[in-house]
Amino acid sequence: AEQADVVIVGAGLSGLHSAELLSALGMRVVVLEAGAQVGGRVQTVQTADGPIDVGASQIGRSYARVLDAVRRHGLELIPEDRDLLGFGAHLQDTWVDPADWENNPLNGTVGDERAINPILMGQAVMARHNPLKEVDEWLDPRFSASDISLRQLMQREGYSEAAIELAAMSAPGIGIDETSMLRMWQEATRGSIDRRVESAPAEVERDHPFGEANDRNLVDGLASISNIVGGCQKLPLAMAAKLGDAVRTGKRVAAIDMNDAGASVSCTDGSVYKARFVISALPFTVLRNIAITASSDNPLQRQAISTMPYANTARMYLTVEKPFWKEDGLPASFSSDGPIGMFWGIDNHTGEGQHRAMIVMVGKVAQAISRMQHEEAEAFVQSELVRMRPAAKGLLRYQTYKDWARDPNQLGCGFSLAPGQVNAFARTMTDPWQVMHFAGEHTRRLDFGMESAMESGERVAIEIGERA
Ligand SMILES: Cc1cc2nc3c(=O)[nH]c(=O)nc-3n(C[C@H](O)[C@H](O)[C@H](O)COP(=O)(O)OP(=O)(O)OC[C@H]3O[C@@H](n4cnc5c(N)ncnc54)[C@H](O)[C@@H]3O)c2cc1C
Repeated sequence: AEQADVVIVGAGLSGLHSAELLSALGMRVVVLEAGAQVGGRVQTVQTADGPIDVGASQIGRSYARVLDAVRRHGLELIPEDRDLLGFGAHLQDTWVDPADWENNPLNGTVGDERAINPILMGQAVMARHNPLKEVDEWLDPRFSASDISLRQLMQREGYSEAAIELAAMSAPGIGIDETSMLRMWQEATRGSIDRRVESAPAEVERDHPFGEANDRNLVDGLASISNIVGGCQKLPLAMAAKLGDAVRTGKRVAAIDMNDAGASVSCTDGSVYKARFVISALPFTVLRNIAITASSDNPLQRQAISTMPYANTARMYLTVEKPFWKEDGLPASFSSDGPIGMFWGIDNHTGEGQHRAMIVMVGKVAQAISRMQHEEAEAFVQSELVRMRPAAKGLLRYQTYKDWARDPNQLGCGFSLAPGQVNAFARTMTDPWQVMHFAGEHTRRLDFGMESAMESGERVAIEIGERA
């Protein structure tokens, strides 16, 4: 068996960042990555129309660690150019004008609910009742009574059934029943910090619940959202290149055996690595398939690993040869309660000619699509879009498609915490289990997105640095 001070399992941003920091402390690290490439949920696909980020791409202005790593590795940033074109709604197989929703006969909501844009219902309710002011308060036992679902919150606050139904359609990806409000508010509260940075407007007026847009407001040369020139995966690739032969790709970990003195990590190819410490930088969807044996058991940690739910996102990336929305007069982008979810038309800033677009499937829509084989899913979403908008026929050129639940190294796109799980284990689930430490975006305390992966990599490096 090869010997190291620390074996890190998973070469996403969290694993790579912990490796960078522990190496800087003089420790011998080995990073084991199941995939052929590093990066995990930061993945850039080369297409006929250039690189497309099928995972993370948006870097917020307050992503201190990500921005620092981008600079350290000599990468170049550009302001986000994925501005979404105006959103409409397609509900009960009918096109709906959100501006006149209040008077629409399909609107079954009551009182002041009637004026809420139907595709923003989930978002609006979440924002209205968010009691958190600071980014760490989601873990504060003072808020433990809010460890409930969005449906339970809406029932408690007296919303109509029709409003609850709309929220189920527009709840931001992770479901009206499946996710604790504390998990949702953690992200919302962290997001509001970004908007407080210097001259950024306090609240950006938006007509859609996803895809935060660049506000075109530069602060210290930085847009509110930036992208990496050439694709976001350049960052993990540069981090891994610097770590040299410490990073091993094609190494699928199958078993971790540990006691208080060290751990032995075995891969499916028969190779074994022994170390004083081990870091799991894996989503729990895949960690739960790894056999963990320990001289001292940790039932609460096992519960977290085996039960934490994950949401899915599936996206189809398209080139639109001509803006068909000019022909049918409907909004370029839309949210629907139908089987393809959302269509995002991306502004090319001329209004004419080719545009990029995405079909974005989240929540129940993504679950249904994930049950299909790749080609079947592709054909289905394209034909469904043309059924809804015949003017799009012949104008959609397929670029690439990614369904994160079908990626065997991910089995989902992002963690969730079910109602009751913040109180059950979220406060302590990042504590080390014997010599195993836990990194990954799902072990965040304060941050979100890529920055939370970096935050967790930093935390485990400090934990191990203090113990070594
Ligand atoms: C569609 C999508 C869009 C996103 N957009 C943004 C965005 O715009 N901005 C933003 O900030 N964040 C975004 N995110 C979130 C961001 O990508 C993640 O928070 C972050 O990349 C997670 O990093 P991680 O290290 O925690 O995990 P991962 O990136 O999941 O890394 C885990 C690694 O473990 C490896 N692995 C799995 N099983 C094994 C095994 N048995 N043995 C060894 N290795 C294994 C995997 O291959 C992977 O490389 C997005 C995510 C998705 C899915």
